[in-house]
Amino acid sequence: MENAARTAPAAVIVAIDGPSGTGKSSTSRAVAAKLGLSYLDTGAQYRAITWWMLTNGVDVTDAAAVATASAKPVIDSGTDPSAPAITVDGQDASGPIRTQEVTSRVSAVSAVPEVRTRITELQREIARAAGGGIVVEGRDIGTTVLPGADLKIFLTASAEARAARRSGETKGADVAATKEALIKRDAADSGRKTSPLAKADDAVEVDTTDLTLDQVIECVVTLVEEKRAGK
Ligand SMILES: Nc1ncnc2c1ncn2[C@@H]1O[C@H](COP(=O)(O)OP(=O)(O)O)[C@@H](O)[C@H]1O
Ligand SMILES: Nc1ccn([C@H]2C[C@H](O)[C@@H](COP(=O)(O)OP(=O)(O)O)O2)c(=O)n1
Repeated sequence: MENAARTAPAAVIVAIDGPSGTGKSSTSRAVAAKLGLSYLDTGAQYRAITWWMLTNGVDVTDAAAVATASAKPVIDSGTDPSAPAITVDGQDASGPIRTQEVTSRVSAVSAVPEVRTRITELQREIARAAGGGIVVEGRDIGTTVLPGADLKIFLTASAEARAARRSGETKGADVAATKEALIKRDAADSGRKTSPLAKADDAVEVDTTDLTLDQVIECVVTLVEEKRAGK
């Protein structure tokens, strides 16, 4: 027993924030898988609530209507980094939440304070329940959701690199239009009143513009291991 206590790695909470296309999801999933941690994609939760609003006839430009409806959908997130999953009212939402329509509406819905309160509670519950530690990625994890996280990382990259990465995911995508849409979404996410996209004062900033994904993963794994070793 004494031995197990000495050798078992401490549960660690890692917050990874940053704008779209900086590599949050890919990095977080890989780091969690390598280190045996749980994983939570909080952007997927905001996308899921947005998708529910759109499919249930809620006018997403009407903040009061969004606030009133915000308690209704039942959102369930998986935390296995090798099989990310999300359901809304029991229905698999992993495909529909990635559509262009959801992407273009998600910033408006996620700016509504009642939506943030609801989703933040869900996120804290999931982090509390993850006994072995968790990597949580989003926009306000280090500043608002889990300000006591053991390690906070803020990923950045140039708008050009981010647009090139995002367009690489879609055949025939227009890089200039993708870049414009990214910049618009960053501005909305950084400019909202309630818990905007921001770097926590104690976060480690990693500029991924000239790094490969493997280099970013290695860098974050090293930071987590150092934290666990008490360095
Ligand atoms: N350092 C990197 N270099 C090149 N491509 C990357 C890098 N990091 C991520 N990508 C790719 O960029 C795209 C967006 O990455 P993703 O992890 O979804 O970013 P985010 O979650 O920050 O929006 C994915 O196709 C991913 O494979
Ligand atoms: N913690 C979070 C995570 C995402 N959001 C909002 C703002 C983002 O534009 C959307 C979508 O986030 P997501 O991480 O899926 O976006 P990308 O895949 O990086 O483009 O959700 C948020 O407000 N707070």
